[in-house]
Amino acid sequence: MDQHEIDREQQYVSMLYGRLDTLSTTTRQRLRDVLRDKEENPQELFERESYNALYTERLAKYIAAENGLCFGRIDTLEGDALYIGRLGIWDDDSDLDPLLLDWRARLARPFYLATPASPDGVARRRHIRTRGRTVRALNDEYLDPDAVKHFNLAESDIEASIGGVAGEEALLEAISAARTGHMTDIVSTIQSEQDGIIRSEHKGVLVVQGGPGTGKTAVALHRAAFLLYTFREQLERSGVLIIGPNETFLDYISHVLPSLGETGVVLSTIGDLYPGVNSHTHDSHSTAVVKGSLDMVAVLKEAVREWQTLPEEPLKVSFDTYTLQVDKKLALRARGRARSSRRPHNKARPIFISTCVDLLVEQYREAVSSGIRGGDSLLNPDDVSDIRDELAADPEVLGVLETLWPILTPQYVLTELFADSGRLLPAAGQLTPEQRAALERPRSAPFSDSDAPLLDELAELIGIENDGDDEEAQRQWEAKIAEAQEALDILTGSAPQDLEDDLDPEILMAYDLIDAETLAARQEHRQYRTTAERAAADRQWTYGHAIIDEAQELSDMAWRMLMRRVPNRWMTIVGDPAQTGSAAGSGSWKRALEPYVAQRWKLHELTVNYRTPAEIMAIAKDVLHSIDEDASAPRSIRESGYVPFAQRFDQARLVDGVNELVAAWLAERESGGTIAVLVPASLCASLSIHFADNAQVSVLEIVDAKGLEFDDVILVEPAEIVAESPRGMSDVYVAITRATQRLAVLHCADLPVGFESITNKH
Ligand SMILES: Nc1ncnc2c1ncn2[C@@H]1O[C@H](COP(=O)(O)OP(=O)(O)OP(=O)(O)O)[C@@H](O)[C@H]1O
Repeated sequence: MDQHEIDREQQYVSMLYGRLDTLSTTTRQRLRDVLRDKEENPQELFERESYNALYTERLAKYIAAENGLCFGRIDTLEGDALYIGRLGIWDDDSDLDPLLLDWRARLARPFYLATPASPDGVARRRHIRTRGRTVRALNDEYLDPDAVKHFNLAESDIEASIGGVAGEEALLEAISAARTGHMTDIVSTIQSEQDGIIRSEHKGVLVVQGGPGTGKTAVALHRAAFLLYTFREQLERSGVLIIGPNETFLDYISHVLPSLGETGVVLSTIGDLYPGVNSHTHDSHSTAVVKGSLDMVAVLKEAVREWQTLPEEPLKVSFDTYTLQVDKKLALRARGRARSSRRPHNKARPIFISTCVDLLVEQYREAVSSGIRGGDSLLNPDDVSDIRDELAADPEVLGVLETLWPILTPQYVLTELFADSGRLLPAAGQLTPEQRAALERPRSAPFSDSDAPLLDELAELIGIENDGDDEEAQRQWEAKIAEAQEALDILTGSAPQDLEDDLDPEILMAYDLIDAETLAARQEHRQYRTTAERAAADRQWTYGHAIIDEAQELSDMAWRMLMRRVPNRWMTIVGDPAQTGSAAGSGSWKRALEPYVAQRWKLHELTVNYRTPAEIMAIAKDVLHSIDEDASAPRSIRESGYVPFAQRFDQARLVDGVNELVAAWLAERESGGTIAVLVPASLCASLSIHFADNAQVSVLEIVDAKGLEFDDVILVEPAEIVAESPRGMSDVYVAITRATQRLAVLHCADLPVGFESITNKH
């Protein structure tokens, strides 16, 4: 590339960084001023908080944009040049001329979509590759055959760069780079099939399906950033939920959205979605299958009803000088009334208690009047009312009624259900003895990840609120909105005067574009917690959008819990049925989704594998076909030059073999890079200790390697992985497709089917 051209782009890029610095400095200064302000009344507090939020968010975006601020340029057929980058920067003198277009803006789209066959008004696409603030390379693609006259080029130059070859250079560089252990954004090299999904404005369920390495996770995260940009007001308030398969995966993807300037999302596993209970252990396959089945809905319903009991023998309570009785008939009437209210258990309890008390008052009246003619008239309505109040507050009465309709918590009900066969048998009568046995466990056992959907189901059946009294929370919230509205009215009234004092239109925006509810929410958000923090702590929080990654793993019960969190059903669901490892996985999108959205979901498929080199995919394809003859594996877009191999060891030598190979591969790497040793569960602990101190090496079971990638993968004893799980071959497929460079299979037992073509090393 012509150095002169690089210098010209350097000038432009330096100018953009100069603008970014000015924006950061001004925002920092404003933030400092706002924080120094002493608010004296609610109006000033609201004003301060709204500016505080505004400037803090802006500053975070400017900081995030530092790396790779500008990465592209398109020259239109009309001769205009548009620069594309991580955020929009506008000309100081003209709001209409963008110096830099946010990659999510509509105008930036041709950068990702234009092809020679469909140039979309673009004559040239240029990838600007920078390191720090320095431009180090330019890659041009000419999309218009008349480029000669547009750009004054030799015909041969154009031929060499027509058809997207130059764009592939940037892509190849990105996908061949050594991995750091954290996913990076792909904003400068999004491919057109991915762009269509990222920018889809479909407001229902979008399923993104594709083989390993096709960029499903990357696309889902960029879609979150796009939606937050396009539907900011709506999503900022309600939040975006991202579900991943495990903690390691969430950590792996956690840097992508902040690098795109977006932070307001909740990242969670299914196990963590029930607040306050960390359900991180995994159940055995057979237990997970039973817990994930929709049969559990009826089991849990019955388990709660089993706590609504009738006394075998009448329960006696002394009141005044009389003995009253809570017998089966009385309890049955009260229980019938409480149940027919159709309220959840804890919410129906007051009806049960109040009906029991009414019936006890009746008994008392009868006792008082028995034997006395006209005895009834001994009690006037005020007396009856007093007696009712006294009975309702009587500890003995309440103690007796508590045994018949206790206050429950989901944790308690689930623990008792699984620990007490006397509870499990009547509640789970429709399950087979084997299924019931799979559910049994001691009281001391921790909750597992497949318990979270059950706890959530129980919370619905029991009627658990988050913050105590709902009505009180609602009342406080309305008061807060009213206060915010008052503050806004005052601010808006004083706007013209403020404008004269300070001619900055951005300052006006803060209260021109905000409504009272948002202001109240921001106020709460600043004073207490962020939207994401509040959402994560609130079981009943409903999100504006949810992204479910590795969704093929979700059980029917997990889907049920998720759907409660997203009542508007605006979701991006990402997965690959061929990689399903969980025996409890729903099995098909249709089966998982139709109960909630019928046929109203759209499927998009991704077909190109950006991770796994062709040499490894050749083996992965055979493994995939051993699972499903008709399945199609994604096409790799590069070769690594490394031939995957298998090496057989005696049992006693296997661990040494792994150690030696890791040492050899680490020695070959000059800097950085990651190695995964993927193992059967039975070997995980014993192998982990060998690499505990080496951050470059991870020893993982397959369930914990889901969605991750590493430069090199050593797969240990695949036959054992197959034996450990009903979907063991899918686990093997997942394992070998984690590598971006090298794959070795070390084993003692015979290799499973699918590895016939691998090179054997002796
Ligand atoms: N357009 C792109 N430009 C650069 N890198 C890309 C692009 N698309 C995907 N990648 C990279 O390819 C790798 C695989 O992507 P990703 O993890 O999103 O795939 P996946 O489909 O979720 O895989 P799996 O199903 O195996 O978990 C990542 O390193 C990602 O950054």
